[in-house]
This record gives sequence, structure tokens and C-alpha cells, in this order.
Amino acid sequence: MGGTTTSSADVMSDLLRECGGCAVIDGGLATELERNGADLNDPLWSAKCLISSPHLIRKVHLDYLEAGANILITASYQATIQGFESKGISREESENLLRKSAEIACEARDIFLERCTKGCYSGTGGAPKNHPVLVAASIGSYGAYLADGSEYSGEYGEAVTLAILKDFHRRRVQVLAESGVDIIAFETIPNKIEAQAYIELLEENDIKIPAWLSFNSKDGVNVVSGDSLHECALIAESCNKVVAVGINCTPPRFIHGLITSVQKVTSKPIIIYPNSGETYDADRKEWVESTGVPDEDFVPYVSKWREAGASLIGGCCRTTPNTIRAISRALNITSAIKPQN
Ligand SMILES: C[S+](C)CC[C@H](N)C(=O)O
Ligand SMILES: N[C@@H](CCS)C(=O)O
Ligand SMILES: [Zn+2]
Repeated sequence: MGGTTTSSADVMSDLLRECGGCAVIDGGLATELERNGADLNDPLWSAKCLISSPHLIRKVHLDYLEAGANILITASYQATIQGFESKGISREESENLLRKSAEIACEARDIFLERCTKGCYSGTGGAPKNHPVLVAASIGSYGAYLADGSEYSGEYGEAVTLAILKDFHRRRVQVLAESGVDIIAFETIPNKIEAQAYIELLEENDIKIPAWLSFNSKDGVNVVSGDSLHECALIAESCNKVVAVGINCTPPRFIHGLITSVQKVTSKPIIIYPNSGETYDADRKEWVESTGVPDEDFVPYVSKWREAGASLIGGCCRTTPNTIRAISRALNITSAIKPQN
């Protein structure tokens, strides 16, 4: 982590201590790539940029660091060996693309920390002299690989067993765990079986870095498949290698209640990174305004989420560096840098 010598088990507690008890996660990566001009209408979604525009990924990572993020999540959400192979990419090159997602994020961190050391940000809102940064390797679900929005239903069918999910994820987890990142981010987990697959892989493959498990919900009670959030969080709780548990890519209006539910089950840090409250249209690969319940800017609520027990807070799809800058300020974390203009 940021040049310090830390044992892997302590990575999260050290980060939280250095940040004064609450750390800032970055915002939506894919949707920010789109705002910067990337076309993600592809089965690889954001992972397409690992091939076509790595410079854009690096730029977005840097934008999030400058906005105050303490955790960068890599562009590997929809980067799978199986997805790359179906594009005719060799196994070896597919694994290299996974490593590349980690390299880009680590490179952005190095550039940022060097700029901090050189005082490049002085006079623009304060140089963050000690701004800890972790790199988290994103592992999106099997549903993400399907590229049809299945991570918002969690319905994989009976044929997709625990063993199949473990086989699907095993090599990617191994490659990313050895790619130089600090932590694995199992994110947008839609069901219990996939959470179980992840913790079994962590244990059985002697994974040397810690992980977080983050679920998504569309009713504020259960995870999107209808599986009990309580049971999902218990799975995370049962694994020593899991150092945080929580909720991502979920409408802001559900977050407070979900923190309360997760808190009943875990003593681990709670991680929260909601989306904007819009709905994903998987056919058009576009976000559309939700009808019915408005989800206005959620930043005014982050202090309440902190009080309710969340200690890692950021944004998911359709949130931007401005969202993260505002979260950083709301949490009174002073290292966010003012925009140049
Ligand atoms: C988190 S969703 C918006 C990711 C994209 C989806 N797996 C798709 O490929 O359409
Ligand atoms: N880390 C991913 C999550 C998608 S739900 C992203 O921000 O694009
Ligand atoms: Zn998301």
C-alpha cells in the first residue's frame, strides 16, 4: 500500500487507521470511461478499454485519486479469460490483460503519489502529504460475463452449480491476486452461491491478499436474486480473508437500511458504494432514469451512512469524480484536490 510495508491481513485496518476511521472508494469506472468518450457497447464492456484505450483507464483512475479516493478499483470487472477467449484472444494474452488492469491502476497510484511528493497539488486545495491508496482488483460476477445484465437478477439457472462458478472464477482470481494489487474486490454479487464460490476459492487456492465481498440489492432487503442479505453477509463473515463486506451498485435510497442489516451480522468494516439510482437497460447497454422513486444526489446522506456504521464509502455506476470529491469533503477527509478550473 502506497510504499508502506504492511502484512496483507492488516491492509484494511491500516488504511482505515491512516484515514481516521473512514476511507473513500472511487466512483463508477466504466461509466466514467464512457463520459470520457469510450464506447462500451461490447460483451467485454469496460474490459474492452484494456485493449483499446488503457490511457483512458489511467486518466480516470487519476481523476478519482485527485478527487480524494483512497481505493482504486481496477478495470477488470468484466475482464474474464472466457470473455477474452471468445474474442479470439489467446489464454496467455487474456491473463496478460488481467495483469494489465492491475498495472494501470498501480501506475496511476505511482504517478499520483509522486505528484503529491513533488507538491504538484499545492495551492489547488492542499497537497495531500499522506494520502494512502489501495488498489483493489475488481472481480465482477458470472452474470457480468454473460453481458446481459444478469448481475441484476442473479438468475443463472440450475445448471450453474457451485462447482461451475468456482471453475469459472478460479484462474482469474489467482492471476489478479498475484498481479501486485492490495486486495480483491468481489463486487456486484447477486446471489448466495457466488459468494460461497468466492470464499471457497480464497481458502482453497491459498490466496495471499485479502478481499471484500460486496452485494447488490434492488429492494433494500435482499440481494437482487432474492437470496437473504443476512445469509450472504454471514458467508462473508465466515471467511478470515474477507476484510470488508457491504453493498454496491444499488440505489442510494436503500443504503441506510442495508447498512443496518449487514451490521447485524458482521464485525468487519462495512463498505458502501451505491450507483446513481438509475436503471441499467442491458439490451441497449445504457442507463435510464428510474420511474417512480427519485434518487437525488446522495452525498448529503453519506455522513448518516457513516454514523450508521459504514467505514468505506464511494460510488458505483454513474457516479463521477465530482461525486467522490463531495463524499471526501462530507466525510471531512481533507486530501481531495480542488479542480484546476
Ligand atoms: C454493472 S452492469 C452495468 C455491467 C454491464 C453488463 N454486465 C453488460 O455487459 O451489459
Ligand atoms: N467497478 C465497476 C463496477 C460495475 S457495477 C465499475 O465501476 O465499472
Ligand atoms: Zn455499478
